[in-house]
Amino acid sequence: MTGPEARVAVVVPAAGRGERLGGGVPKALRPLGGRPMLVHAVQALAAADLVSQIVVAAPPTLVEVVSRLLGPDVRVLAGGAERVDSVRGALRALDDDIRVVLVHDAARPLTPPSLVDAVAAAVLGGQPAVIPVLPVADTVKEVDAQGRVLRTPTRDGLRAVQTPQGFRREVLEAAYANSDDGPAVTDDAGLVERLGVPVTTIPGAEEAFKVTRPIDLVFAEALLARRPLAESGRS
Ligand SMILES: Nc1ccn([C@@H]2O[C@H](COP(=O)(O)OP(=O)(O)OP(=O)(O)O)[C@@H](O)[C@H]2O)c(=O)n1
Ligand SMILES: C[C@](O)(CO)[C@H](O)COP(=O)(O)O
Repeated sequence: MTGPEARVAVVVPAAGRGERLGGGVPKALRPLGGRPMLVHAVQALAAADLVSQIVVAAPPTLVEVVSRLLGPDVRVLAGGAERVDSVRGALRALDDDIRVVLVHDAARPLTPPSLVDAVAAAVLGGQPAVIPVLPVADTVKEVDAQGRVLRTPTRDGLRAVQTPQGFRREVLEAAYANSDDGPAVTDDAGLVERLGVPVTTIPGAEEAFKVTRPIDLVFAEALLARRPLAESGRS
């Protein structure tokens, strides 16, 4: 059962290599405003009112380093080869009494705590699965392997999906128990959809964008520099 009093945890996949970003450092540890991206992400989660546990999946060789960086209140374990493996492992480290689980990319360091609380509140309010989305700004084409356009889906029904994505714990665990079946999916809600469980959307936040390519880091630095000192973590 979920209800307003249920405990909420966030699983943070942070074990990616960041190949598209480059730079020779695992992406979660790449500095942003002088501190690792992961630290920004975890601070935003810790600032959310509804979050009571945070579990981080770190690059396997850096578990101790990340653990020292994040302090004793955050559980850190080794991530896996793919994002799904990192999330699956972290789910096993949740406290027994956690009823709602959010999954949040370390690569979205400027996500506002208000978005974290909005996702958690929607699940606590009774939705089994909730994802933040934004309208798609560009026209999207489906193309073949040669780059020839196959079709142009109407944009009205398309949304770009962010994290945190929130779930009732039993729903996410069932989805991950099934995660080897069927084609690969790129987000957690994709696994839940396979179960036939309804997934609800709520408005996302522009600042919750994912740092994927070098230009995203330029945007993130610029946005961070505009934040008031108290919010930015700089002192
Ligand atoms: N084996 C993996 C791969 C990804 N992630 C995490 O999943 C999130 C979203 O992934 P993405 O932005 O694709 O990160 P990378 O996999 O690091 O990027 P790339 O594909 O460019 O290597 C990131 O916080 C990343 O650290 C993870 O925990 N374990
Ligand atoms: C989960 C995600 O951030 C939702 O947009 C995204 O799908 C992660 O994708 P990636 O392939 O790991 O970049």
